[in-house]
Amino acid sequence: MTTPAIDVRGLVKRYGNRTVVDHVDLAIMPGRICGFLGPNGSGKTTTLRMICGLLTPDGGEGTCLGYNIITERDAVKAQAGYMTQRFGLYEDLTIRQNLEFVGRLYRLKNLREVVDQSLERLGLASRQHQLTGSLSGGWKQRLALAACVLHQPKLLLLDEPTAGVDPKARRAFWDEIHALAAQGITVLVSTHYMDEAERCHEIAYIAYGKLMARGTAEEIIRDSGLSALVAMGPGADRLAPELRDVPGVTAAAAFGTTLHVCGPDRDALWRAVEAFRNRDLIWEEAPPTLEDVFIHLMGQARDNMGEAA
Ligand SMILES: Nc1ncnc2c1ncn2[C@@H]1O[C@H](COP(=O)(O)OP(=O)(O)OP(=O)(O)O)[C@@H](O)[C@H]1O
Repeated sequence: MTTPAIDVRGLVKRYGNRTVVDHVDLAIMPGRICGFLGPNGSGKTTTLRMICGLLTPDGGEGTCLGYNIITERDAVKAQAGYMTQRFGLYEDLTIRQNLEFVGRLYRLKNLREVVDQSLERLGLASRQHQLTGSLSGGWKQRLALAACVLHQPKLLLLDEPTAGVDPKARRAFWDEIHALAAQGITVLVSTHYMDEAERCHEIAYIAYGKLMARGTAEEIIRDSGLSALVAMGPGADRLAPELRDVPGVTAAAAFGTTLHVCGPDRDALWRAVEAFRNRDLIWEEAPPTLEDVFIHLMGQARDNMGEAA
């Protein structure tokens, strides 16, 4: 049987009396792309940093690429690529100089050749002497990814790599991630974008430090047990604020001119919208979206926190 590329159990990180990562288990098989989702401040970056050996956990154990994440951190760091949330390359160096700089940090042999190949793959060979700061946001992120894979890591940990990048550039970035995974590289990538979550082989959802859901997008939707209704008709999209506070509704949001409402109990959901059905609207059942499920899970995590307090 193949060994997981990441296999951690019970990871804990505390800052003062706050537990920001709370007994997180995560196993990812080689070559898989796992999306890491969750609200701001839920512990994604902290978890990524513990997995790649940059941060010592306060509890838990496990391996990354077969190395112990606590006692063999240098080996993990040498074989993993970590792309930080903020652009980490030098804006006042050229594209080539940045790649060479990273290559030297990893003491790469055949540096010139490796950088040439990377520039070719990126499609930036003709612009290699351009200052990095002059690149668009999308190109900067693709360059950062190229720098991350220069030492041929077996695992990539990417922290919101496409934040603020336009859809076309995000698509190019994701095509590259899939190409890397097809070569056997494992990817754990944090994101807030639902379309990106759907491009992952599997998803881990964390809220307030706790892992709330794990599996493929379909599995997560199915396991949520949520029901959803869609309302169509004049003014449907404007009902969201009124419906959000009705018992039985966990989320209500406008999607274009339609309204999307969901809750954990199908009958309670129909009862919740009853008062809104005498208007000129058509209500239909629909499968919940991944976003519906995440909003629901976030609410659940908050409720659990309230009970624990
Ligand atoms: N060095 C630190 N000292 C104190 N608190 C910290 C430290 N690093 C992170 N935190 C806190 O830990 C929590 C988790 O942060 P983390 O950056 O892991 O979340 P995240 O899920 O990556 O968030 P985002 O989606 O906003 O990037 C946050 O409340 C953050 O303020």
